Amino acid sequence: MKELQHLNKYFLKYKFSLIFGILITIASKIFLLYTPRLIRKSINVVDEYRKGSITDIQLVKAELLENILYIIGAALITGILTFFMRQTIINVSRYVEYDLKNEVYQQYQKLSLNFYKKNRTGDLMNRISEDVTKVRMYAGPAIMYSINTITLFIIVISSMYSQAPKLTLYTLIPLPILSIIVFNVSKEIHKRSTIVQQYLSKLSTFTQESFSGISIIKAYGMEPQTFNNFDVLSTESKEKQLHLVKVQALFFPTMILLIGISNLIVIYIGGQQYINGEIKSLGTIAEFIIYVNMLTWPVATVGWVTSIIQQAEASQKRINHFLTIEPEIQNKASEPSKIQGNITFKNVSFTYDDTNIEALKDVSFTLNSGETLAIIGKTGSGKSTILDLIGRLYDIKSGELLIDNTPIDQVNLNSLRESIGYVPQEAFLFSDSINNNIKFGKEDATDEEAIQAAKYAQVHKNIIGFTKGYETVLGERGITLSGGQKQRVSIARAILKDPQILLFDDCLSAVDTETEEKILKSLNKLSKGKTTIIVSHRISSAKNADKIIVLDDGKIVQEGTHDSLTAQEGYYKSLYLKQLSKNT
Ligand SMILES: Nc1ncnc2c1ncn2[C@@H]1O[C@H](COP(=O)(O)OP(=O)(O)OP(=O)(O)O)[C@@H](O)[C@H]1O
Repeated sequence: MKELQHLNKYFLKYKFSLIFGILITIASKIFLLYTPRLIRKSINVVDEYRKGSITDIQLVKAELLENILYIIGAALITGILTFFMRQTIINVSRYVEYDLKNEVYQQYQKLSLNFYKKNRTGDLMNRISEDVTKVRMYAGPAIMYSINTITLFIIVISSMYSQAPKLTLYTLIPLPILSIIVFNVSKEIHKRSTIVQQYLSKLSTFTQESFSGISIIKAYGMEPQTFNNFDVLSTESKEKQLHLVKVQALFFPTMILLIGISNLIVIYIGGQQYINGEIKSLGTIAEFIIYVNMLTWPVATVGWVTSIIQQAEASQKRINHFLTIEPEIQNKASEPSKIQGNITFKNVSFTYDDTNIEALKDVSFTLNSGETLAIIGKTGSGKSTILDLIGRLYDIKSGELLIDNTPIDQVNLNSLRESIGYVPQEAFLFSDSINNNIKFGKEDATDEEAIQAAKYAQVHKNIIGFTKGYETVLGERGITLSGGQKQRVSIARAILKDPQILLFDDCLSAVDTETEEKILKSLNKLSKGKTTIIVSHRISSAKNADKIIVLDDGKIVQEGTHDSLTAQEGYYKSLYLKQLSKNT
């Protein structure tokens, strides 16, 4: 229960609903008890009439009618109270589920990229969905059924004991056995359903991947093999399901058997006691049979609830593990910073923790606000890493990275990220309209502003060519757009944000040189006064920059302007000549 203490703050938050729910539960159980009592009284009055102690049939009828009305009344009140019991306690569990999901999601957002590399997406999803659902079962049903059982036990057993103590003891004997059986069956059900869940998630991952890669599957004619793999997986999944159903099927017969045994005990022992005169009225036996049936479900829930609590504890432990992780990237400056856009790298070296690859080695350069820097270099030379460090997706351990002459970790993180417009190498578009995708970084922008940004990014004409124009909804990962169109929508998104620092990571690679030229022209105009970094493999994207650096294996090997770099031997000049000869 240690892990579940995390939920206490939520129980405290919803204490009034919870207390109200508990009071209602107790009240509903009190009303529930009226029925067996009234049934006892009814049977007794009929028995008295049969024995001749009461001779007036009208008196019997009146008593029976009165009892029936009371039974209906008690049932109605119990029904209404049960409705409110669920409305309060189960609602509280839904609120707790909502709060916990939000808490986990917020924590996810604070965690760094390293965290996402170390944990699989499926695992992250499970904690926010399945684990939270299991915890909800503790916050709602487990608490509700526990209160239910405790209340019912106290009321019913004291009522039974006051009437026939010996019969009460005999009647209760099978109930703990029932509880133990239910506990073990629930545990087994849980074990088997976890395996079923694992297979379901394997199946969904497999199908999701094959739908995403459908064009590759078709192009390589791999449909039969893919189907075979699917068939193997789904056959295994079916077998696990059948394995689960077998033990689930045991649950109710076991319960019915044990209720039957309890009923037999009541009839047998109760009958003997009635004959011996230990029990005064026949109605008591009927009343006990109702009690036994009333107690069966709550007793069964003791086993069930124990298993729910165990599962919730395990789930909360997994959730707590994530919640207690300290985000690697901490915002140390609480006051917002005004970002001018001066960027300085001083002897920065950077090694990725997981791969141990030293992506940057002693990199130094200065970029003043309003200047444009182009970074050229072979693949894997560390170009994207420079951009990631400027966005503070990772913290550096060696050297200094200054933004407006302040160490980057002393700059307010939100201000820094708000002042950056980043266009990644692989454009990521959400399954939403093109309009909303462009407005992603500036949700309050007008449609006209979005259109203007699309015009600058040279994608407006493509968009208005779609039947639904800007309202065209993009499929999963924007599959309805071509690579070049995706890149340009992504550029429009950064332009619309109108940030102080623009970072373009090889984002014109899928665009033809003519369109590239037009986009660069617009960017030239738009980036006046803004600090811009363009990472590229093409000289055409770099040539107009104020500064150009050439990276090789994490080191700056050349530095200068287009003119100075074409005037000296080196990677830049050879790339320039190669690309020049290709274009002519
Ligand atoms: N997230 C990461 N985790 C671990 N290693 C990484 C990560 N990103 C990049 N690397 C490694 O760091 C080195 C530099 O990568 P980077 O992406 O900065 O190069 P790049 O010059 O942008 O390459 P490209 O032109 O292919 O995009 C590479 O060897 C790469 O494998």
